[in-house]
Amino acid sequence: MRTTSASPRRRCGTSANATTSTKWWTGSPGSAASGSVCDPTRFGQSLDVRSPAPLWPNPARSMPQSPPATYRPPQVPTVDEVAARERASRLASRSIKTEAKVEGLKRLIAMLDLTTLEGADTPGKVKSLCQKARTPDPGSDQDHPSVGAVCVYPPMVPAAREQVADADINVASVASYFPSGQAALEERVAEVERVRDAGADEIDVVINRNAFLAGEYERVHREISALADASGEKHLKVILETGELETYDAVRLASRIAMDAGADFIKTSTGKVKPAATMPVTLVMLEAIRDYYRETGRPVGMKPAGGIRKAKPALRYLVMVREVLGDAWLTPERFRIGASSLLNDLLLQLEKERHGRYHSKRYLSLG
Ligand SMILES: O=C[C@H](O)COP(=O)(O)O
Repeated sequence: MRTTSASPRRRCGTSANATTSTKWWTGSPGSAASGSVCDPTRFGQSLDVRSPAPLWPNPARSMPQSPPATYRPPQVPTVDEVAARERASRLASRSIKTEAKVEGLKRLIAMLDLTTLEGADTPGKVKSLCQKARTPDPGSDQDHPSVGAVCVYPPMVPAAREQVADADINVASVASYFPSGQAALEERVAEVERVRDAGADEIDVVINRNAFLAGEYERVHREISALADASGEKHLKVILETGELETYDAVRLASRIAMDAGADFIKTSTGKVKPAATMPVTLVMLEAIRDYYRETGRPVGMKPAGGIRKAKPALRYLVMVREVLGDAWLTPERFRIGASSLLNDLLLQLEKERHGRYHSKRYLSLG
């Protein structure tokens, strides 16, 4: 497991893989209040992330373990869909200088949840994935960071745990009947407990979209709270499956409910439903995180996932995170990208930045 000198768990600002930096791109970090796609007058003060509160222990978890008898989500700002798309598109067109690009590509490796979620997964395939996670590019003379985590199905957790035992890499498991979430709450809770006990450091659970779309927000909150309790001190990522939520307003509301229920991260998608991660949806979720942080002081992480296969769009996500939340979120403790096939392009683009061209042999050697 990835460790720090102070604790076997990761803490904010302690990662050796990523340091905060102010040389990243132009524009003031965390300045999204002026360009919010929601009503920016709701909060009077600007986001201050200079001394971020630690992500762990999660203050929401130190509250009484049983959720309030009746939960009603607070009023959340209405999302201007056109503005969200335009702003995402503006951010996507920002140019990134070479030096910042190299730094960004390296950070993206450290922030990657290297994923295999296939019916045909085997311990052997997970072993190869873990080797790739430990040494992303064995043929390179350059030092690359290891990835943030490997993400697998529950039965593969022991194999992944064994493979990364002595490495600074977390094991993430999906749970709660991923990807559909279609099972009784007790069964979903039991699965979270199983992967927790099998050695997962991070647990990615899906929300009950059926209940959410029926307007049963109290039930969605109660269920996520139960999954959060079951995950204990493990790091809980709550997947909204935004491709099924129909509107940006729904994404915004689901983000809030998940955070209120104790999510350590909110995550866009399972990768099994289209559309998966998109820039506008990610922007809406980042703004929800920003506003929640302003209101509660609790930082929540963000994980876009699904369909992110190339370095260029991945870099755009980093630009957006910095713009909305600032440098304090540019760490594996607060930002991840979930992807099964992004890593090789990150490595190839790093090589191109270093040598000014691709080496054709490298395409073949990157397994
Ligand atoms: O959580 C991660 C996703 O399942 C990965 O999706 P992907 O295979 O489209 O990269």
